[in-house]
Amino acid sequence: MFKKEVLFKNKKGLHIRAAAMLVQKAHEMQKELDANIFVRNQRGHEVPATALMALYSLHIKPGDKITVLATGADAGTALERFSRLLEGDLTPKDLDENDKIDSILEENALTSDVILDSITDGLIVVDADCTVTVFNRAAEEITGMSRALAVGKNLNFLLPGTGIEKILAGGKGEYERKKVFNGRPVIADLVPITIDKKIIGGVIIFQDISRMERLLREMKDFNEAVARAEYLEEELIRSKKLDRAFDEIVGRSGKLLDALAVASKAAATTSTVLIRGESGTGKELVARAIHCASKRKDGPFIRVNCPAIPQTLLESELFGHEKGAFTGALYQKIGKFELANGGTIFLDEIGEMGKDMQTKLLRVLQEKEFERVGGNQTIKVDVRIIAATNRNLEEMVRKGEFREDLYYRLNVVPIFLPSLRERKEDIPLLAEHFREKLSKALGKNVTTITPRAMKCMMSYDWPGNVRELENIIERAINLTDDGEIDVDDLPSYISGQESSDSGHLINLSGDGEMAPFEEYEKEIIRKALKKYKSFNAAAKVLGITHKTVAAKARKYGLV
Ligand SMILES: Nc1ncnc2c1ncn2[C@@H]1O[C@H](COP(=O)(O)OP(=O)(O)OP(=O)(O)O)[C@@H](O)[C@H]1O
Repeated sequence: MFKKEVLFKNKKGLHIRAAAMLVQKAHEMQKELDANIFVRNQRGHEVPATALMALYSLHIKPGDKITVLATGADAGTALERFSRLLEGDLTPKDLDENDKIDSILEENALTSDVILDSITDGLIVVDADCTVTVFNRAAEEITGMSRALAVGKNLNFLLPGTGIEKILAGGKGEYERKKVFNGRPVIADLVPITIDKKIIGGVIIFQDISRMERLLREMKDFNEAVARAEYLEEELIRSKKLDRAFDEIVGRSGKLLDALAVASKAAATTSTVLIRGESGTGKELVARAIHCASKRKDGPFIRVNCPAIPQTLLESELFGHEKGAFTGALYQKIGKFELANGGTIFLDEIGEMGKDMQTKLLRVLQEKEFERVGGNQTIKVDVRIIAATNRNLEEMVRKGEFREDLYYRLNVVPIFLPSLRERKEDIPLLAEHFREKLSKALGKNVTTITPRAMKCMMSYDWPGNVRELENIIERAINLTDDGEIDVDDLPSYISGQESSDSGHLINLSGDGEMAPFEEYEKEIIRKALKKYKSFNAAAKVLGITHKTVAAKARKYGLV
């Protein structure tokens, strides 16, 4: 490495044309002498002699001592020649030299334009007066303004709100500031350009963030949608977390859990509930659970089985009567509504209630008050009403058999309990539940239900629903003597096996043991309907009215 100190004499300092001339000469010498030349200013900044902007930015002034350095094959000659050049007046000798300087400058300008335009960030350069000197292609795209329009204009008029004037005045840069340029959101760095601590201009480098903002907005929408979905899922799980009062209700099928979720929610309110479902699906069980899960749990739960009470007595049963209100009314009687005060009244099989009573019930629902039969004192009660039916109330309303206004008053929270054949997956759970519960209650140690027996139960349709299943398990526990329930312990219509005494009604249980009366009754009605096809024909043979046949058939879920 060769090194030499020279005195820079050019009166105008190292201006851009002088620098271009040095660059052009350095190129020639390097080529000819196979060397590399460098220039170092007084402050120790060293740059290649062929880099125009770098050389220019050394800001060499007249009288500055500068160092020339050279390496390569003929570094000594290169050093000597270049040093002499620097000490000279740096003016072009002829037109040819002038042309070469021009082309260096043009080439350099073109190169910087190409570089600036290939940057994807917007770039605006202003001078100390805030006049735009550079406006690259990305700046054109982001601001929607053309370079031709921008260059030479004051940036504060062109793009108000950039904040560049503060930078020009204060000299401190600002970084990653969110701004709006001509309606477009951008993130901008504002940097002053200083030479010898003097601000000679400023640069704004900025990126369009409208796409990012849109993505963020979409993300936010998406996140909100996810949050909403999570919330709903949580709600669903929460709603399926039932009060302990529902523990007694066995079953995991979706349909049952959905019904219980509604019931559980209804328990938290005082709304009237209407439980729908075939006979034996657990309507009373659910009504009790709603009561027990409600704030009224310490109050009474009063059940009224509407069809079991003759219609003539139902009014006094519900509302009570005064002494002497009718023949046989020897004492004052408190009705079920009064008894249920502060608690819940469960009106089972409401579809069987006569129209007169429906009207009276409607008044209680509307006004929460009534009079005892034969009395004139108005009694106010605070009673929550839960009604249940296995009848098609809508059809009854259409036929004029059930008051429409009462229907709407009752149907505030409808709960539909599925039949057992709609939730067959619950049969094993229920069967095991009843085996355990009933064998304990009956003092028998029945520990298993054989897979064969379970299979038979799974294939049966259970018209009498859970109640029928419960009865069948009870019966089987009574029949078995080896601690397990097998197909032989099931009735033949479930096991598919003809019992040895088939044809003899009394031997339903197959071993001469008697069964509960209702089972005989159900079997008789089932057989009669199967054989005679109509209520009338069956009733004639059985010697009872067709109404009774119809009522029993409904009771046992045979229609
Ligand atoms: N999911 C269940 N889990 C456990 N036991 C049940 C279930 N469903 C019903 N039961 C039992 O089945 C029997 C019949 O239930 P419940 O009396 O509540 O039915 P229901 O629908 O009110 O019948 P009906 O319409 O004939 O009055 C009861 O012994 C009840 O305990």
